Amino acid sequence: MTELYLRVENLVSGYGDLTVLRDVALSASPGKITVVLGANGAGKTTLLSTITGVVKAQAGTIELLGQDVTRTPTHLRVRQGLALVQEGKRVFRQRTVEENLALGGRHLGRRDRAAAIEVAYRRFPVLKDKSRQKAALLSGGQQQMLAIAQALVPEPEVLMLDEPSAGLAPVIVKELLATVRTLRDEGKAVVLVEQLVGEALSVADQVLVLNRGHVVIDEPASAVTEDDVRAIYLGVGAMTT
Ligand SMILES: Nc1ncnc2c1ncn2[C@@H]1O[C@H](COP(=O)(O)OP(=O)(O)OP(=O)(O)O)[C@@H](O)[C@H]1O
Repeated sequence: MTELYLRVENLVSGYGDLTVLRDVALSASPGKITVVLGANGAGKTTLLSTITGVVKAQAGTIELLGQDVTRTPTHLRVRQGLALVQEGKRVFRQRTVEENLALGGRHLGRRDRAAAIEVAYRRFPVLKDKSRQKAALLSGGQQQMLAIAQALVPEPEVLMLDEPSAGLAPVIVKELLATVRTLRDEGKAVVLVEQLVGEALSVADQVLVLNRGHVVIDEPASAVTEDDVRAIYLGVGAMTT
């Protein structure tokens, strides 16, 4: 059996009386990119928020590295190896690049944190060049790199990215996807939520498509075409149960 870093089963989740996700399953394995697609409002962000624990699961289970974390507080899930780069550039703009990275490792000891920041600079040399600059002065693509680098400081096994390409120029999106591939090749289990269907499929190992909170496709990337996904967005694809 393939080793799973993240296993979500029968997940039901939403906000108060509003149920958004119904019976959702997702898994992520080391060295693989699981791409999550779906039209606006399909429930992609809700899925990531429930996996982190910011939104409470109403039913179902979430396992991280073999441990049931369904009722574990968010900060402990993070310590157990989960990271989320939220949609939008979640860097502290008035802090320097290095201060942002240090925040990513605030629960580490001083030495470990310093070592982790060095790893971040090796991964993203441009951040080393700008280590003392305020994050606000970075380009949009560099801010997204910083957000990813910050999430990687504790060396999570599972890295989830919510629409990292949003607002970035196509050439920067290419660079970003190359980075995501590198992280996959380092052995991270990556969960990538994207609006850019073609680009996302080009890096995917496994593809999950949500439609109104249901999983309508969960297949290896080789079995899914852009047309399959677009048909679902247009409401003519696989029927929900
Ligand atoms: N904090 C919230 N409170 C109440 N309803 C919410 C909240 N966040 C999202 N929703 C609703 O949950 C549903 C799914 O939203 P979600 O953001 O998960 O979709 P999405 O697939 O990520 O869409 P998008 O691509 O537009 O971000 C939508 O109907 C949305 O209005």
